[in-house]
Amino acid sequence: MGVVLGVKDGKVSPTRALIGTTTTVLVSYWLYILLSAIVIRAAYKRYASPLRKYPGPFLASCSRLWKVLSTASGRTHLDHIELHRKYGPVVRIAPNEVSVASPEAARTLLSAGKRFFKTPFYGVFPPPENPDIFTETREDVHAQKKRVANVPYSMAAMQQLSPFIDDTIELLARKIDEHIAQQHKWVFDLGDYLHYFAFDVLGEVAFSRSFGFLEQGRDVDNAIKTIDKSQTYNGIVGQVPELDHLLRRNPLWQFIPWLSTKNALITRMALEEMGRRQPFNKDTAVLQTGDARQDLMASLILGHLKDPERFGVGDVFAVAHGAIFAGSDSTASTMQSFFYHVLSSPSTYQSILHEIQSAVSSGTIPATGNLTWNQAQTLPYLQACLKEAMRVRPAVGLNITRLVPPEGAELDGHFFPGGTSIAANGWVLHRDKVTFGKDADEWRPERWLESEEEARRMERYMFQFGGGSHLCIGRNLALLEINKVVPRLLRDYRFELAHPGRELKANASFFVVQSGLEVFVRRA
Ligand code: HEM
Repeated sequence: MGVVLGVKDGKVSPTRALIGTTTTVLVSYWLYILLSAIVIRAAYKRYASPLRKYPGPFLASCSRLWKVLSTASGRTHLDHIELHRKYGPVVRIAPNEVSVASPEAARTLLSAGKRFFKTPFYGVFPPPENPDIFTETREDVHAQKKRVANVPYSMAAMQQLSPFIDDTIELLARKIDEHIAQQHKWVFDLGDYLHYFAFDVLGEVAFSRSFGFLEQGRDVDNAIKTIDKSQTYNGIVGQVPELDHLLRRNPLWQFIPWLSTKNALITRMALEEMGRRQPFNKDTAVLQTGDARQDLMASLILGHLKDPERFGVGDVFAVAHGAIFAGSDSTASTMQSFFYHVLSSPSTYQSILHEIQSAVSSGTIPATGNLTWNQAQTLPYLQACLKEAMRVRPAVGLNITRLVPPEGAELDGHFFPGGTSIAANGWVLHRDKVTFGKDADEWRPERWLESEEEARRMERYMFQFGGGSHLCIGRNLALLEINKVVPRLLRDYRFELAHPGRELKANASFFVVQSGLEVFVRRA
């Protein structure tokens, strides 16, 4: 005789009755149950955490949604300034994350050897299968790769690449001259042209090839837009990195062509150059670059040939390709901020022109053609303006975030348990009044010239290039090209903002991508 499960002598067993009742309750009240679970989880995150004592937006204390929304707004750098003004030096910006405003805390956070490692945020930046120097979160692997990649980025190596930069400056000057010759009263988008310039320099430096942005005076193949879209994705999804597995790392993603960067101009060119120089050996690496100038890819191939175990073929591609992503918007944004502030302040513009004209008269800098790095260093006011631009509008707008080592750590008098994420935002750090003075919110390049000792002290708390073992690898290149192009433009042209008083449009994806730097231009 068969026994129906849970039914004995015609009676329903208590277990079965319980299952039945539970199912009925779950089905009838699933929405309430779900909402209660969310509320209980959020309350747990908010109150059970050792970070509960730190103030911040309510939403941030119980969910990462605040970070996602702030990043998606493109104004997270400004949000962080407001947050710290409202809540103080340590603000809770996610259940397990605080943002610190103190430059001293940021110095410790970024110091090499303090074992604050990169968070999974960086793992979202492509390519996940072969991380580059920026995206590699394993510190030991990162150190190995950086040892090889550092060589071609030294200032001495960069100076060798000066001819590439000089050619690109000539092209930019030709384009401005063409504009002046055609319709000098028309508005010239200096911001766009500086953007094209930064990209073309990187094409030349990395692959000995120009991307053609300056030549064509436009974003060829929407390459810049594609990069910016990809960075927007990285910035937002990086706040909840697990989501990347459902999105870009999902095999279905490749079927959404407008989201993929695989066919982007820059990636295509990098792949072509890799192909052209394979199989790798000393001759194919350097000689095929045309005039035997050793570009970045050639140096990386030579690094790979010396130590193929530690620096594989994939690393050559990842580092050369990553340089375009890391070095273009960042350098362009820095130059745009510089011109925006200089042209917005008549006294600054007058002083800088006076310095340049005096340097030409005294023969310290040439009256025509390009300047060298050393010549640009003889212009203290220009250097002060550059530092001030990187202080008030650093090119990285998102937080630089690190994990507290397992044993926990103290930062600026606060103890944080192991695994806590600590965020530092350059826009906040560079407005610290104790470090930069009561007028830290203002543009005042003179602050860098008042006392050498003070300037050295402030310099220690500048984070525009990050710090420690993750200090920007491309800073020498960026500074070299900026120091060459900026004084040349100021010497040879006179600019006037087309919309004085109008703010630049700024969208922080990882870098602060800016637009709206429109000027009237004439020859000096
Ligand atoms: C003015 C221009 C630039 C600015 C403001 C800038 C800023 C930064 C910052 C703040 C970091 C640290 C990010 C972090 O730790 O999360 C960084 C890292 C990096 N930058 Fe730059 N950068 C610039 C130009 C460049 C250029 C031209 C290149 C390459 C050609 C480059 C390549 C890199 C790489 C590979 C890293 C990762 C370094 C590491 O983690 O060891 N950057 N940059």
